[in-house]
Amino acid sequence: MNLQLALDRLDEETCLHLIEETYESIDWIEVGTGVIKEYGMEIIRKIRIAYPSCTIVADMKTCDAGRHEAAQAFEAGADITTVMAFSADQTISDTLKVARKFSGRIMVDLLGVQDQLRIHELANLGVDLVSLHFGKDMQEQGGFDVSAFQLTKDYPDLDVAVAGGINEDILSNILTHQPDAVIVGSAITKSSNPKQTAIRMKERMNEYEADDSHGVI
Ligand SMILES: O=C([C@H](O)CO)[C@H](O)[C@H](O)COP(=O)(O)O
Repeated sequence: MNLQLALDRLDEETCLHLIEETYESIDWIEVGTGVIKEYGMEIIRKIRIAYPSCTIVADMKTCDAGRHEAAQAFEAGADITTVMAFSADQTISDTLKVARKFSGRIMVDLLGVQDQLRIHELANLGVDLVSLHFGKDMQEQGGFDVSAFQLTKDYPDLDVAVAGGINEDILSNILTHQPDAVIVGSAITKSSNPKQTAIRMKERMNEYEADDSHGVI
């Protein structure tokens, strides 16, 4: 199970500082959409040079011109780039093709998806990684609802990441659904001690995985 640190609404210096602080606890570094809009592909290149062996997720949130945007992210050094689930099937297929060329992966962001039919279609297109995403603005009306896992439960071959206001209080609840990646932004980046928060969250994930009393779901 991977802990993905989402770097959102931060300046470059803070992003680099937070990576340095949390590097030993996080598995995947997400360069957030707003950060990419601010600094472009350059910040992905910088992180790649500074951390040659880390997994970088470019949260491009691509919804059109998929071939071009996926290539931009991979050429800059990303290992994974995100594409919105509502994109045309052609966009999804094009990005998957580019990902194969770069030996990268596409994470399809399920923001707004409520119908399992779309999951079925995505799986048929060859998607193997999705994110259940409770959006930042939606968080003003409530917290992440674990019933979201219903959407992907019939697709055991899909790797599932989960995002949206995940913090230490709800982590245990999230873990019972055994996601492949837990995406955490503000709970770490806005913490008074990001390093310790990341350490505690990763420890909880490791403990959950090491405890084999819960079966595979
Ligand atoms: O994708 C995200 C959001 O849409 C802002 O771009 C965040 O990375 C994701 O929601 C995780 O951040 P937190 O909700 O702050 O944990």
